[in-house]
Amino acid sequence: MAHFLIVEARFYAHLNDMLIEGARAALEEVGHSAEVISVPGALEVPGTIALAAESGRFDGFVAIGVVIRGETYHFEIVAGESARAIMALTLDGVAVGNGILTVENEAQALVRADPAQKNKGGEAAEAAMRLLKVRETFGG
Ligand SMILES: Nc1c(NC[C@H](O)[C@H](O)[C@H](O)CO)[nH]c(=O)[nH]c1=O
Ligand SMILES: CC(=O)[C@@H](O)COP(=O)(O)O
Repeated sequence: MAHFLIVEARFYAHLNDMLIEGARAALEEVGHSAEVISVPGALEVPGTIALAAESGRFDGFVAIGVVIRGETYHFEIVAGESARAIMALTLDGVAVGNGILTVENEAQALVRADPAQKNKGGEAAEAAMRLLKVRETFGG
């Protein structure tokens, strides 16, 4: 069974807790194990995954966080750059599922974070597990 690292940007704690619950449940349902590390914001998530991947301790990763649009261009930077860097890790063969929500308001985030509704944490964990299988299929 595989060992995953859930890397969470602890910017909106109550929403993250739901996303992590969904991710953990999806991983543990099939017998995988997971640990969680917290970083301040979404911009810190990809670098943390890159360092953890180098350690060789983890088979896959789930990126968790919530980015809610504010008044300035900062939203585009945080949402776009975190996704871009996570995609770069994926292209390097790291099995990462992106569960960082990028939303207009908290109501949108709640529906997506709730494991009983859109369950985006669980969805990201499923993506990470699938990428791990793909890597096992093709090597790397
Ligand atoms: N505004 C949000 C942030 N911003 C913080 C950055 O991610 C970063 O921690 C800071 O710029 C220091 O490098 N992060 C989120 O996860 N969500 C937001 O809505
Ligand atoms: C990610 C954001 O846009 C937000 O948290 C920052 O808000 P603001 O643009 O109002 O500073």
